[in-house]
Amino acid sequence: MKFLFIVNPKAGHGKAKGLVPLIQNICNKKGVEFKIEYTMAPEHATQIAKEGSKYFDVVASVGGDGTLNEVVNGIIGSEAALGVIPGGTGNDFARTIYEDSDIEKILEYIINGEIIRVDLGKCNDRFFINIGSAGIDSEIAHAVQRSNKIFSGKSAYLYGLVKTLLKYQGKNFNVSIDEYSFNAKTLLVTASNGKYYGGGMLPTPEADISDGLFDICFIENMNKLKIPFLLSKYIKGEHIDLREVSMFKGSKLVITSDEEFAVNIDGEIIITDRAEFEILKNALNVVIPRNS
Ligand SMILES: Nc1ncnc2c1ncn2[C@@H]1O[C@H](COP(=O)(O)OP(=O)(O)OP(=O)(O)O)[C@@H](O)[C@H]1O
Repeated sequence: MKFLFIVNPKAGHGKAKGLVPLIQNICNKKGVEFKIEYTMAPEHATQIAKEGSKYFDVVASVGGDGTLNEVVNGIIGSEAALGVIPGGTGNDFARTIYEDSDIEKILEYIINGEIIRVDLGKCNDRFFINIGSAGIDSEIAHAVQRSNKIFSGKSAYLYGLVKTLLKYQGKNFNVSIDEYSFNAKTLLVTASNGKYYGGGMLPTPEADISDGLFDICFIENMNKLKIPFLLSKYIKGEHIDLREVSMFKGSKLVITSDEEFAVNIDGEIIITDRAEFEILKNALNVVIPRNS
């Protein structure tokens, strides 16, 4: 087996880059053939992964969810298996597949692990492995991205968060889940393959990456004063019995609106008035820990 490690030197404020000596040590100790490549700019990981998937059996992302998404978009359609090494700040997909966050153990899993086929999500023309969503969470992420151009770090985050919370009135969405469709003022809706997003929040605790279905969490708009209570539950995956929350499973989710809205696809924001999410069953090989 030949391994390619794609390292984003910016991910996790340098955390991913810091893992390189450990990767080299473990690979040398195990006597496996490997190569390390660094990303030079956004989207570069997709290019490296696409080329690498022709020659390597395992193409591993060493970074956060953004790097992972780029690697997935590069290896899709090939036989190469994805390896996931959490080196970002959030690492939400890694939480779904590993019980352990010990990087040495994760590297051993990748070298000795089992390869299974997992589902992927597609939103319009973009593939994702973890979660797509629209509503207040995506509007906040979009506002933070824009305010990053004015402020930096935490102030950008707080500015984006507060501005969106004050302004948010609920989105008038038409939501179709397979054959079922409804109009609703929406707080948020997710199309989940993985369980976690946003740095460990648990919108869809029952999501399964190989059941051929999205877990869909729909939350209708609510009084703003209730949002902190909802959030305290949502973080832990304890929101599913609340009155405003409906959980579904489905293979297709279409969200349309008269106005453009933000869609978050594995942390990347697109702006559209129609988001078509589709599950692609068994679309990708992934290395997972043996016997899990
Ligand atoms: N050399 C580079 N210089 C600047 N940005 C890069 C470079 N290589 C990759 N990127 C970009 O860095 C972004 C952030 O990467 P990533 O999401 O993996 O890390 P993170 O934000 O620290 O972690 P997480 O998403 O898990 O919170 C990605 O969108 C990627 O396109």
